[in-house]
Amino acid sequence: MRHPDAPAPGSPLGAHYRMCFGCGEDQQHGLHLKAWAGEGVSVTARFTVKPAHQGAPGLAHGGILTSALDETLGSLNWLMHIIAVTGRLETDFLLPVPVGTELHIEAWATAVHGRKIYCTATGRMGGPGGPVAVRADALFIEVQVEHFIENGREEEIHAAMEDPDQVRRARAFEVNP
Ligand SMILES: CCCCCCCC(=O)SCCNC(=O)CCNC(=O)[C@H](O)C(C)(C)COP(=O)(O)OP(=O)(O)OC[C@H]1O[C@@H](n2cnc3c(N)ncnc32)[C@H](O)[C@@H]1OP(=O)(O)O
Repeated sequence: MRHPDAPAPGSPLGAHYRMCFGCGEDQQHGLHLKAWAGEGVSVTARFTVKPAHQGAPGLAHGGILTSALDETLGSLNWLMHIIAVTGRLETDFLLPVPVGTELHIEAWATAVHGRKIYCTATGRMGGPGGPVAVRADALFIEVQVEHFIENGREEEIHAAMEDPDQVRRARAFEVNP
């Protein structure tokens, strides 16, 4: 269920953590993926494949494409106001994706059962109506904030918790502000 306080459809979601490999603006090695809330429990995202993301010459590394799908799927939890982590992620690679491609990703939740959130995503090349190059099915598992606090390296946990921005502090762990 979409949470009543979820951002309105069309709103940019912004980075949930500035050092996140998927969306963090201060993560120089990251994907710098941008995501927007969709209708219901759905999200759209965009990510441009850069030279640093190559696997074969001129082509995106499959793991990078999976990361972009994982990041977008993870954003669905923000719309439900649930803290969850990826338990399982299965990716189909349908087309090779050249460097320079803008990948248009759409992700949506399909079912929730207990702590398990089932979701799916597609990545299209060049535009929202472009050919599907990758798709993934995932299972996220709801966790408590302790999952991060007890397992993350202490220096990053402290830095995130000391962030004076309340929303940024909460979203670093995807906890409702
Ligand atoms: C905006 C945010 C963007 C973030 C995007 C990126 C998201 C990520 O990449 S998160 C990082 C990657 N993921 C992780 O590090 C998770 C590591 N794994 C773990 O910590 C644990 O295995 C965890 C928390 C997932 C599950 O452990 P635990 O809490 O003990 O749950 P557990 O009781 O074993 O399982 C709960 C249910 O999920 C099921 N389940 C757990 N893992 C899996 C799995 N891999 N496959 C299938 N089912 C699973 C169990 O069968 C169980 O089902 P049921 O309730 O029907 O019996």
